[in-house]
Order: sequence, then C-alpha cells, then structure tokens
Amino acid sequence: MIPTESALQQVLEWGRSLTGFADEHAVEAVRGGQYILQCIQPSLHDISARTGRDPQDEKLIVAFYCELALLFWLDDCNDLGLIAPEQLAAVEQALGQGVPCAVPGFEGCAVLRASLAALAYDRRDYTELLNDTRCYCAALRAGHAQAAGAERWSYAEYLHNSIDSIAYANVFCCLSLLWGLDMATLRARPAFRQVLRLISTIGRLQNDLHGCAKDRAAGEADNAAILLLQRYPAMPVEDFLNDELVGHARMLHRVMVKERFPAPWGPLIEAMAVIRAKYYQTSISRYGNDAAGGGQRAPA
Ligand SMILES: C=C1CC[C@@H]2C(C)(C)CCC[C@@]2(C)[C@@H]1CC/C(C)=C/COP(=O)(O)OP(=O)(O)O
Repeated sequence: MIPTESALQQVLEWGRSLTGFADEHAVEAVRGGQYILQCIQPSLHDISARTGRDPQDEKLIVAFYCELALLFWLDDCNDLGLIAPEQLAAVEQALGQGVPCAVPGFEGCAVLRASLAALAYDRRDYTELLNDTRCYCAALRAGHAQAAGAERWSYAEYLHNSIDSIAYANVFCCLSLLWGLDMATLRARPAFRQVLRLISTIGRLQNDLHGCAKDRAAGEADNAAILLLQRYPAMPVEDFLNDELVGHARMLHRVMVKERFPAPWGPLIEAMAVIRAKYYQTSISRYGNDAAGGGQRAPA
C-alpha cells in the first residue's frame, strides 16, 4: 500500500477547490479506505491476473480515497450547510451527471468524475456510480428535510432512505470501477441487490448507534435511535436496534453462504459488516473517542 502520508496529501490537494472541504474529510477517507483495501488485498491480488489491475496502484488507490472524502464532504454540506443551497445543487448536478460544475470553484468535482471515467475497468460501473451519487444526494436531502420538518418518518421509511444515505453502494461501485469487481453484472441478480440492502441497513444501524450520543447532543434528529425515542419515549431503543443488527447480520450471512459471490465480495461485505468494531473505534476526529459526547467536531 502507498504510504499514508503521501495518499493523504494527494486527497487534500484534490479537495482544495471544494469550499468547506476539511482535513478531517481526507483523514477519515484514507483511514476507512485503507481499512477496506487491506481486508480485500488478497482477493484483489487473486483477481489481478484476470483484470490486470494492480491492488497497489497508487492512482487507483488515491481515486478511491478521493471518492470517499467526497462522500464525507457531501454529508457535511447537508448536515452543516458548508455551502450555499444553489452551490450544492450545482455540485450535485456535476457529480451526478459527470459534467463541469455550473458555479465557479468546485473544480475537484469534474476532475474526479473525469478521472474515474478514464479509470473505469467497465464503463457500466461509471454510469452506475453517477446513479448511486444521485441516489446518495437525494437521500441526504430527504433525510435532512424530514429531520427539520414537521412530518416524522416511520422507522421503515427512515431505513428505506438510509440505505442510500449510508453510501455503501457508492463505495462498492467505486471499488468495482477501479479494480474490475464486475458489480454491474452482479447488480442484475436479485440476491446481490438483497445483499446490498442488508449490508447498507447494517451500516446505517451501526452508524446511528455509534453516533447516537453525538447526534443527540447536536440536536440532530436524522438518526434511527433518536427517531424511535421521539415516537416511543419509553422504548429500549439501544436493545431494539442491537437486536435488529443481529437479525440483519443473520439474514445477510444466509444469503452470502447460499450465493457464494465471486472474490472479493465475501471479504468485502465482511469488512463492511465489522466496520463498527474497526473503523469507528479509531475514527477519533469524526466520532470522538468517548461516546458520551466528547470530541465534537469544530463548527464550520
Ligand atoms: C459515506 C461515507 C464515507 C465513507 C465511509 C467509510 C470510510 C467507508 C466508512 C464507513 C462509512 C462510510 C461509508 C460513510 C458512510 C456514511 C456517512 C455519510 C457518514 C458520515 O458520518 P456521520 O456524520 O456519522 O453520518 P450521518 O450524517 O449521521 O449519516
């Protein structure tokens, strides 16, 4: 793997044109991205004979980290209002359509889309990535709007939206685009789409359980635990959500055993399923190191 410091510098350099882009976005992207790549390193090596894609290729690795940093930045653009609404609309348009950004600045958007288009092992993954980006942006907006508005979603409505706002499909699709994981073909299989839904739900529940104390302190209502508590104040939400996690993990396990997806999908899904234990515990700047509400992010 390329040295962390060098990768980080390249992501920071790439993000410079994006208003509100913070060191933290790059740091967390490199941390999370490195963890995922490490988990699938042996499988990537195995399939490299077929794909010709080197798991250690610096250009590919940095492009992956940039896309993850972009996801973090977009989330904060919504949550923290880092940029003006008309800028955000133009940014979403650029990222979801793969066109230059209609407002000045934000060159990093078109730069990253052009580089991913050029690097795509399978062009279909690039098309899908644009689509996943549109879904992610729409879900961020919808989540934010309902948390701020009068209408409260049911738990099911919340989960339905969160499957997109957790952006796991984007992460997988970007990996597939860069290292030839054939996700475009797999997406045609109902069982694969079910896996995507299950792992995304697991990721969302993990994220919400982990961020619950922080979100509560910040008055952030876009969190499953908080939403449930608002609707049912006496509910043991943590126990409930942990049970939900276990159930979803069992369902996921059953499909994975039955379907035997090609490498590196087994280890990749497994890596994302345990990200709570690994990534969240080390992600100090974004989530703080004590769940009791310390380590708040600096205001924008
Ligand atoms: C979109 C995300 C960026 C990449 C990141 C990696 C590094 C792969 C680790 C797992 C999570 C994720 C896929 C991440 C997912 C969701 C996301 C936008 C998290 C932002 O943090 P947070 O403020 O806790 O989320 P939210 O605004 O409460 O949904």
